[in-house]
Amino acid sequence: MTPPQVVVVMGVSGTGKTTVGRLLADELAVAYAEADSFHPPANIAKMSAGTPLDDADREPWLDAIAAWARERVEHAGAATSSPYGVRGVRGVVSCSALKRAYRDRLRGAGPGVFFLHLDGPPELITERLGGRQGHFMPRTLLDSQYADLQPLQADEAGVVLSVAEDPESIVRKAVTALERAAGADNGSGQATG
Ligand SMILES: Nc1ncnc2c1ncn2[C@@H]1O[C@H](COP(=O)(O)OP(=O)(O)OP(=O)(O)O)[C@@H](O)[C@H]1O
Ligand SMILES: O=C(O)[C@H](O)[C@@H](O)[C@H](O)[C@H](O)CO
Repeated sequence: MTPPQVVVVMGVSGTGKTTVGRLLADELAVAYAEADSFHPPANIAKMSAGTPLDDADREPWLDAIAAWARERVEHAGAATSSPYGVRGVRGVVSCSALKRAYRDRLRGAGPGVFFLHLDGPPELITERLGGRQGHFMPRTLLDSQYADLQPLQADEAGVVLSVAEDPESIVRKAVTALERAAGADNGSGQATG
């Protein structure tokens, strides 16, 4: 199994993809990207108006993110200064990646795409979204996010992490899972956090 090279922090809106993704990228001293920066204005306008995106809206967006990920790996400089055993990681991107077909598109970036699925119950995520100010994504779209969500499967390189703890604790578990995957000898790349 290829050690993790690009980490995708996935999950429904409000699970903390941006919060955890930024912290993790800082901890690993690698590049960070927020998937929303790859949306065309039409997608942002659609969500802001309370309409869920569909597959056609998301496919070019996912391809742009995959291109970013491929660039990280293909033009990787010297190993990062990360103090952890995850020196192969070259970037972190926060992206909902709700469906397996979406993750397949992102895996097109190369063999080392590793998913951190931030998982939490709707009532907790609703509460988190209620505390967030000034973001375009309406809470009313949370149901559609769960409806589209196809949880990470056991054959997909990645780990499912509960969001019922503080961001720093989640990042520590993510680093442990990445180190395990980097040294995985069972070929599955699966870790449990
Ligand atoms: N582990 C956590 N514990 C408590 N609050 C959190 C945690 N993670 C994120 N938050 C808070 O929850 C809200 C949503 O977090 P964030 O914007 O990172 O989620 P997201 O998954 O990126 O959302 P979206 O997909 O809509 O961009 C924010 O107000 C953030 O400060
Ligand atoms: O796939 C989608 O439905 C969208 O990309 C959402 O994930 C939003 O981008 C995000 O929740 C807002 O930041």
